[in-house]
Amino acid sequence: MTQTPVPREPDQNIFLYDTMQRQKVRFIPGTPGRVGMYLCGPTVYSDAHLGHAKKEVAFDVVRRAFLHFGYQVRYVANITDVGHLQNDADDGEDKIAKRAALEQLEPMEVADKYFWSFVKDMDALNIMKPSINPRATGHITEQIRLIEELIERGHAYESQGSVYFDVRSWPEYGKLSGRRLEDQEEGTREAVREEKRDPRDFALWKRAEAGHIMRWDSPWGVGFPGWHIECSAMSLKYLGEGFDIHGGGLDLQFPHHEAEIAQSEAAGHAFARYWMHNNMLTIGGEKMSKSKGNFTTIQDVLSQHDAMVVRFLLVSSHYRSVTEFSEEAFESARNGYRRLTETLNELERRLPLAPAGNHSEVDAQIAAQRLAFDDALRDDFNTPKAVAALFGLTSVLNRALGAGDLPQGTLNAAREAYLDLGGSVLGLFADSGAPATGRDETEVVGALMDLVLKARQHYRLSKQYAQADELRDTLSKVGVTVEDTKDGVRWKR
Ligand SMILES: Nc1ncnc2c1ncn2[C@@H]1O[C@H](COP(=O)(O)OP(=O)(O)OP(=O)(O)O)[C@@H](O)[C@H]1O
Ligand SMILES: [Zn+2]
Repeated sequence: MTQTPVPREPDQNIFLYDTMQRQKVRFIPGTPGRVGMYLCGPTVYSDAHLGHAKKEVAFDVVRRAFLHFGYQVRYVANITDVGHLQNDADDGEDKIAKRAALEQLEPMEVADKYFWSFVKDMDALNIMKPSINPRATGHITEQIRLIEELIERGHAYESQGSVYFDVRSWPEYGKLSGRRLEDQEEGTREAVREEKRDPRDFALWKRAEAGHIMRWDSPWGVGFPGWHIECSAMSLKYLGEGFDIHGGGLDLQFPHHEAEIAQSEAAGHAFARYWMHNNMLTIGGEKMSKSKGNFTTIQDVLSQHDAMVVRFLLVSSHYRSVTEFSEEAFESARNGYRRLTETLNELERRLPLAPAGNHSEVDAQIAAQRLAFDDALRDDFNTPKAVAALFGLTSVLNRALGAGDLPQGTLNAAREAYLDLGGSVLGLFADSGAPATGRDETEVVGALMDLVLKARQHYRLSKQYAQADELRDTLSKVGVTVEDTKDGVRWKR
């Protein structure tokens, strides 16, 4: 029987690493008991890759942890469907428009196609849906208004139909990334530089050239918004002045987040009070990225691996650590995840038959692992330590289950600890609360393996050894080993 969780007082002892203050600090919400979070989402011009999954899972766990600790969370994650130009710079082609030309689609068709693909990936990875999922093209008015405020205050200027932020008018520009103005690159092409007062000024609004499809009327003529302004406009609109947490990947600190802060504060708005950045998922030591082409899409990964194993892999490293993508990492995630689910399955198998009562010693050990789990999360959402507590719980239970029958009260407490911590907080058991590698899949795999081994036996008997070996090698590539023993053929995953 599942008990309804007792509502808890919001926990006051949550510490997070604030990129702006460069240290771990106690989290104090702007409004008691509530958390407002904004996360920079994807630019929807291609399928999401595993790097995006790392970021989404990281912040999904932060959100789930706040819920666990008794907070209400408003989670705003945007979708960039205009204004993100090649090389993240402020000239060049719009990433979405470029893709539209390539696929012979309307830009909005491209954005929708990849938006829905993103939603499907996020659902598979058991990421909670954002409270609000605003799109840049739906907030052009708000962006224009913010640009007007900046011009009125003397921090932005119009030049030939485009509007730029005047970085020299805002000495704090650079405070998040620690870059001093004089060290910043002067990246832009000559023609655009001539429009700017300073080459480091960044675009708030761009004049649309003749062939540019995505265009809107504005006080400065027909054009489109710069990439950074959407996040300022939408986060302030939905979370309000001085909202709690702004998140995103480390790679966005400069220029994107730096620009967001400057343009919001220079317009007179209090911006995010805490900044959280996830580190990168790498491949061969390099950031996995769409534009570099070194990516594996989430769909590809999910065709090879159980979604919950992928999620387990991602939560097993800390959000501020690099996660290197490799087959070995999947292998060990698969094993680790199986250890958890096997014990949970065993608990569920024994529950209906168990005698009433409690085993106080095991109850105390379960409670201790729960505390360790919570402590880990309070310490900057330390998921590897939280996972270690789940393994601690697993060891306690395996020992106790091995020693004999456990009473129902204790089995229930253990099951609830798994579903609460592993399920609700780390999101590892999909929303049904049932482990993803439950009995059904085991039955299907068992039946398929019987078939494959029969075929292998047939090849061997008819001396078609190459085919028999090929079957075995293919199985070993997906982590299934086949052994010939004196009692017959055995296989294991
Ligand atoms: N390899 C990665 N690891 C972790 N987070 C990532 C990774 N790649 C992108 N992100 C994060 O995902 C969000 C969306 O990024 P974006 O759409 O720019 O992806 P990208 O692959 O870097 O694309 P591009 O190469 O076109 O810049 C950002 O917050 C970014 O930090
Ligand atoms: Zn953003």
